[in-house]
Amino acid sequence: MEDDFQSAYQEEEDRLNGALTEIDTVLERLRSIPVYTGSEYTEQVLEDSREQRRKDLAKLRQEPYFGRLDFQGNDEDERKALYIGKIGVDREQVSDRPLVIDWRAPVASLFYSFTGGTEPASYEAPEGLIEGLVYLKRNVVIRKQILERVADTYNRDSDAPAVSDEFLVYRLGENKDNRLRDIVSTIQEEQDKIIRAAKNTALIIQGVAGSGKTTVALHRLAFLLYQYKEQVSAEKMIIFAPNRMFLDYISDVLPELGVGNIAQSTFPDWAADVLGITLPEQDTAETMNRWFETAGSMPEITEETPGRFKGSTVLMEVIESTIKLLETGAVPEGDFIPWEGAVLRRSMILRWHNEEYAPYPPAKRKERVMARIHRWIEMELKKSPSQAALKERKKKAAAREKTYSGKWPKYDPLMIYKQIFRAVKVPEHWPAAAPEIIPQGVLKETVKELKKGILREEDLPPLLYIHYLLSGNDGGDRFDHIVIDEAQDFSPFQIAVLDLYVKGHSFTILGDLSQGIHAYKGVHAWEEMQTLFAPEHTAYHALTRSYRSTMEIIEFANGILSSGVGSSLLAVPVFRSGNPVRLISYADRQPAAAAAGSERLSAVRTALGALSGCEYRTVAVLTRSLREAAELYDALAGQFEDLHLIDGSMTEYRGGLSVLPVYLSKGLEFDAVILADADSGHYGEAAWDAKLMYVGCTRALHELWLLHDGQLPPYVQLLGEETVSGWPDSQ
Ligand SMILES: Nc1ncnc2c1ncn2[C@@H]1O[C@H](COP(=O)(O)OP(=O)(O)OP(=O)(O)O)[C@@H](O)[C@H]1O
Repeated sequence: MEDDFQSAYQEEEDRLNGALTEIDTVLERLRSIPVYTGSEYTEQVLEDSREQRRKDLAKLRQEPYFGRLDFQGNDEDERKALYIGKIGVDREQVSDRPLVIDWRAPVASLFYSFTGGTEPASYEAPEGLIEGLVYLKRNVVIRKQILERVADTYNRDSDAPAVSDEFLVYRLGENKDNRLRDIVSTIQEEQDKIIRAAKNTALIIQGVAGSGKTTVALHRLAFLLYQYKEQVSAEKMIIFAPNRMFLDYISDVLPELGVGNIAQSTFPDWAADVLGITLPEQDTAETMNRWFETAGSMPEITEETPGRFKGSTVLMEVIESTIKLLETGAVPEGDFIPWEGAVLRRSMILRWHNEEYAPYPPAKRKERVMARIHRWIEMELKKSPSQAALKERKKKAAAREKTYSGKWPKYDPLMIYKQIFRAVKVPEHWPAAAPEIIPQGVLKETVKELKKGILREEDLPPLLYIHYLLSGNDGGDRFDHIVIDEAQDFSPFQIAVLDLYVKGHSFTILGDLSQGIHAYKGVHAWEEMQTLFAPEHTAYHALTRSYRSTMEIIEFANGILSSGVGSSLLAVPVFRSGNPVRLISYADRQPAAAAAGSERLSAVRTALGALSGCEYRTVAVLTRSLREAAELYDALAGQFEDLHLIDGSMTEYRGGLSVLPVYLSKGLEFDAVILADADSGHYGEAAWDAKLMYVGCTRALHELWLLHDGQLPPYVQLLGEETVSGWPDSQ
């Protein structure tokens, strides 16, 4: 066995040295070509591609590949060793296989989809299905040109056990810094299916916490850019994520995969940009406080909760009929008379509006009709008998043109939105129908807020829809693909509106209903989104394995989910064992602090000291509310280096030690998590409170400690070996 390993290592080392020499040869040749600085377009394009290649190869030299697959197609005479890396490299000499195969190439899919066994394997190639035998699947870890590790996950010629998770577990055991990383070397079969799914489908993915949703979505973008080179471009892809800090946290993955220029935004930022408005800042912080401040604070959520109602597609119909109404009565009554004696008949204006410019949306139609009227005036002016008459007529015409234009409906999305809710006066002929469809509670609250100038996130989809119906896409291009992360917090209306801005329903929509802590505005079942698309345009995938946390943490979090939420969407852990989850009462071993009434702070300080003193690089203290996070941060700041408070306004995630409210931790991960106030005073019995705690617990990779005042919520249970009570002996 040891001998086999030695010879495998030696073989890979030789191969690596050979590959590095070949890469250097290609690089030298590229560098020897003088850089083109002229103005000839074709030459410039060639130079750009050479420059990109130089950069790619220089990067690739450090870690040329990560995997090897030995495969023999049924039509081939011999088995071939294929080396798979982040970027493909062709050989300088003609050869039947590249030096490195891009991980996104069809044959590389075998590296991910083959899970062992003696049966033939196959992959989809442009020329059809290729079938054959896999002989070897090997992971090679190369860092800075040094071969660090060789691990076979399958070897047809060996008696060793078939595919194992050993290499994956080794990778998952590493500590994390302040950025999400690529997973090209360990993409799992279920993830690979999503990454390589066809472009023109609205993919909806339910994935448990830590199942790699965010990571998979980013790899999928890289795949689409490779597979559909001719049809898609990075500039026309966009990722929607919950906040700007999260965007910063994921910002390294795409460059690592050699992909740049993909737009990343939050929905409110993007919507504000399309609408040309500035959003009032108070919205996020105030909403968060409203919903997250204390245990059991969540009011009952019904279909008439403003966020749920406004997020449903019911409002779409109200909006459509309102715009229709405006459009039908748009052309003002009476003929247009720019000066006495000149008449433009209304019937003519109606013909322009209703027939000639019918294909344009209303706001554009108005623009065209008014421009046409203007041209008609200019023609008429030419018939003026004298200079004096011309001057007089010009003046009158300008004033009357303005008045006439003013009689058209105001095609202003915010104004129309206010009119629909009757927050402002509406023309007399408007039917009362619209408000009748809107529940009284929603109507009242919206009117109150609109009058105060408050716009909430749930007001944005209706506003965008009005904007779209009035003005179309503003001549802007549609996206080639849209990724929506944390999609359980999106509403069907948001998706429906985004569908107007993307080609071919090309979506990757990822989320976890168990983490639906924004249920007052998000979806409660994926069907709410699926039904927006024709069945042939949508597909559903479920990711059930969780890669982030140790088995102990996952079992513990599953316990919260099943007994606190009654959910069956439980995570299946990868076989990676760590320390038990620790439940620590503030009073435990702290008589002096207890007497002084400062045991909570003292416990958090001790826990943070203990965990940050280990080899962990990122440790987080999670509190129930932002106020509590800020207070703890103030009390601890001077005592720990590299300690940060994360509030909703941050745009950068710095890693190290963080204090943050649990609801802001969604999407992030930390080597160790201290969940402060894990007691029933902070987390009530409601499913929503349990979900919040579940989110907090599933942020931890290696270590999870829960600090409490002695009264645990009913869904926090001491499980057999996965949990222990009290401080570790060293404290
Ligand atoms: N195939 C894999 N190989 C190695 N690591 C993986 C793999 N899949 C996921 N991971 C790791 O698991 C962690 C969780 O991934 P990610 O944040 O993408 O999950 P998620 O489903 O979006 O989580 P959540 O919903 O809890 O925010 C990351 O550290 C990621 O690198």
